[in-house]
Amino acid sequence: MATDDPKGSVFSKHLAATTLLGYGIFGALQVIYRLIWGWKASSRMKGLLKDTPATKGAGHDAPAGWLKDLISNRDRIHDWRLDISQGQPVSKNLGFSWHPGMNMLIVNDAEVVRHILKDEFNKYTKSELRYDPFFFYIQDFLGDGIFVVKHGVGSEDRGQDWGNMRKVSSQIFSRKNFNSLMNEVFIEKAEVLRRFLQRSRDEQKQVDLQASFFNFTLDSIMRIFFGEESNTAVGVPNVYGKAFDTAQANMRNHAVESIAPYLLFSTFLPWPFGGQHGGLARWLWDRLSRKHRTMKSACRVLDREANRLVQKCRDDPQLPERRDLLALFIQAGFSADFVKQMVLHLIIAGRDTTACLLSWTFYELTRNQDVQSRLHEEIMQKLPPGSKPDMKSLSASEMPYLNGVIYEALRLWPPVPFDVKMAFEDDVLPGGWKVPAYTQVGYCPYNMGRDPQRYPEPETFRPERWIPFTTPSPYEFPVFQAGPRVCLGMDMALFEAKTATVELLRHCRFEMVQEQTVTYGDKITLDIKSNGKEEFLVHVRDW
Ligand code: HEM
Repeated sequence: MATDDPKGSVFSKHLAATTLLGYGIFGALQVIYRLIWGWKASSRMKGLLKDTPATKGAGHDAPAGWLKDLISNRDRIHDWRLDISQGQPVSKNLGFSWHPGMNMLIVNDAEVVRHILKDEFNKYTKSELRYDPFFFYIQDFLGDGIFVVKHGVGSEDRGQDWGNMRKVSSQIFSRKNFNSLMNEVFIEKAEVLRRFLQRSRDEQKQVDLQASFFNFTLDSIMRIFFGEESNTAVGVPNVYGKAFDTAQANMRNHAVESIAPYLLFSTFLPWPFGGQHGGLARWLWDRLSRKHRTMKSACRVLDREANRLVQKCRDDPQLPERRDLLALFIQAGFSADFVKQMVLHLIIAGRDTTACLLSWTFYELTRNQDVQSRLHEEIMQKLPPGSKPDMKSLSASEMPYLNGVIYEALRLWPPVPFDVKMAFEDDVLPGGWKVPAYTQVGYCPYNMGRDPQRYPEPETFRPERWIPFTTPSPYEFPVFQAGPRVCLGMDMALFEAKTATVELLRHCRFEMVQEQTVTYGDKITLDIKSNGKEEFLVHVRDW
């Protein structure tokens, strides 16, 4: 029987209209509030930053000017940043006025680097997610862990979590047995890579040396961290490694595409459709993105694989004798979730960075054949084929030229060329530059390594600059960051890069394949792009 209740239907329509109107007013008030708050915050910010010079370039005192410039320089982003900020200890790029996290200071000065990384360490930390769309996706990929966790006034626990993670990881890094495992693994994996390269030489095939180094660092890290055999250097696919690469690449591409939508959702859409973190609109945006879905499905593979490896390790009757990182964490009683996350963070921190260092080192060796020959001589004298390198025999005092080559590659091609912190309180930098809370402050190892005052003829690759060797101040040379959060894997990375360089060069000589236009990619880590592709092609020759 049909119910015909005109009063009820009028009432429902009235209710719906009132709800809609109420929500419309609520939404409009939210957006107005955000714009007023944003305008006030931005006026305050602009006032505090009025004496700080803008980056050098026409129209750079407003976002449209430098953004236009940035877009036309996106293929040479680090050189662009160098051009527009060189000679200025601190420069500003003011972003969209309503969004505090879009304002950035670019730092090229050692004293200022020391200030943000050490003296006022507690004020500067990883970005606030709601103000940094890119960092939001890094966390989406990695979850919490040492690489993304905040410290200082920006963190709810004042950095306790970070402190604990750091303590645990550094104990593991300093263990004697772990160091000896590294030695064994790097030598073995470098030999595998060298044999692979020799086969290419015999078959007169060109090789993508950068891909080889990414495989070498993955294979090494899989054994050191998981105790798991991986042989990507000779073409055997590795499930964890493949999922890791897929997740990382898709995260980055999706994050870049999401910056503008995020700003719109978080500003102009009312809760729950927008607002902080982009609300439902962002949720939908992510679900509709093929890149985001691919990233999430790769993350599930990573999780499944990590669960398998953790279980395998727990069930291993040899567990008490094992020395890989996973086994050391499990022996120490850490939970499976903690261990899985920690290992993932250590891989992201340590794998690509070292592969980039090796790629640029060999890029410079192929461009500077005289340097390659001189390094070969030192290697043949000190560590001829058959001898085993170790920490001591690879040290700067034993092999000064090798050390000079590696430091020169780090200077010109720092694997992390630009690193950003967010200020969580107002501050004043040395030199009197003001920093309003929530400004991004980025220091530039790429720029600092090319400062002609510090390194005459900075573009020239000259290992002799580092002989005799004095460890550079980490504030002047912040390639591994500096202060309490300095890179934990610096010794491991230098040792790994030196071991591989020695093993390859004592058997092979390298020549760049001609007609390559080499530049760098746009990842967080500085990899090589050749003719628009992420690769570096070489011929392997005999000496
Ligand atoms: C040439 C190679 C490397 C370079 C240039 C490098 C550089 C850096 C930089 C710049 C940071 C600071 C990142 C940030 O907080 O924004 C960092 C942090 C870190 N690195 Fe490295 N790294 C290298 C290799 C490694 C290796 C092999 C490991 C070992 C797994 C490692 C482990 C870490 C860890 C755990 C952190 C976080 C420290 C913390 O936040 O307390 N790194 N590294």
